[in-house]
Amino acid sequence: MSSVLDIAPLAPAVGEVRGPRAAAAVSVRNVDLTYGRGDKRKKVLADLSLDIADGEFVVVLGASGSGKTSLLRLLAGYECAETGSVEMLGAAGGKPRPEVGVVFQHANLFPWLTVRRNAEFGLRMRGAGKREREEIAAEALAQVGLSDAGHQLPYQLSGGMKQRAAIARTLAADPKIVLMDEPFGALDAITREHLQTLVKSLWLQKRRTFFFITHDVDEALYLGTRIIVLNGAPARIGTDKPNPLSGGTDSVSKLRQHPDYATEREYWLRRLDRH
Ligand SMILES: Nc1ncnc2c1ncn2[C@@H]1O[C@H](COP(=O)(O)OP(=O)(O)OP(=O)(O)O)[C@@H](O)[C@H]1O
Repeated sequence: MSSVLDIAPLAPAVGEVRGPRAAAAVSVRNVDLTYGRGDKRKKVLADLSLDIADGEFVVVLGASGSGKTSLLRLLAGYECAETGSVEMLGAAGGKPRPEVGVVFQHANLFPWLTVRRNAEFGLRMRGAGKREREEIAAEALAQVGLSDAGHQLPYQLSGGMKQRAAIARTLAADPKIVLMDEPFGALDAITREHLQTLVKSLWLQKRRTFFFITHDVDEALYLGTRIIVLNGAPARIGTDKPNPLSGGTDSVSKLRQHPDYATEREYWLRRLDRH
């Protein structure tokens, strides 16, 4: 039985040269993504290529409407590229798959299921037995600090608890790639910082591949091993660099005391300003 606490091999450190056999978790090649037809046709992504190696934590920044969610939806298999190709874990993309977990800004928990049942959902879909489901869901809920809330229904939870439950549901399904679309965007500053620390510690434990969208440069500098900015309309990848501040900080507040923090922050804010 797989465990949510298994420790996976370490991802290459930032800046480390990857060998030719480094596994590509995500491979996007020359993709165009267009919405609508006729007069309403709108190209959102143009000739976009992106490789993400196994175990990277990629944070995506970009102005509102720049195409971040569209790119995430493409990776999740909710949208299909008009041209070009998407490969997830070496297989053709284009459809949702259990190895790819998604967490949105608003935790879309099943309102009629308890927190525990929500956490068990992916396992149930996979055909896991009752005992396995219960054990893995309990472990996932413990990881996000919700052991005592398993019996509650989503409407009884605070916003932060809902996001924790959504993260637990994703973790319990043990995805190899986790896609997160502004998961903390609607939370207060303190809850947000707790959850940022939680996500970072989960990544450090398991080194799954993360693709994480945010508007918050501090969040990007705290979480990402690599930061990407989408610019232009249709969007392209304007900047794509390793994050030199990755590692070594245990909260966003501590990160702000780093001697290079102000320079890095300014750098990314300027990149965001390019349309
Ligand atoms: N289903 C859709 N049909 C038509 N246009 C869409 C659809 N979804 C998104 N768009 C358009 O595509 C563009 C990119 O939207 P997208 O949500 O990907 O941007 P974003 O960078 O995630 O924005 P935000 O930061 O505000 O969430 C926007 O102009 C949006 O209006």
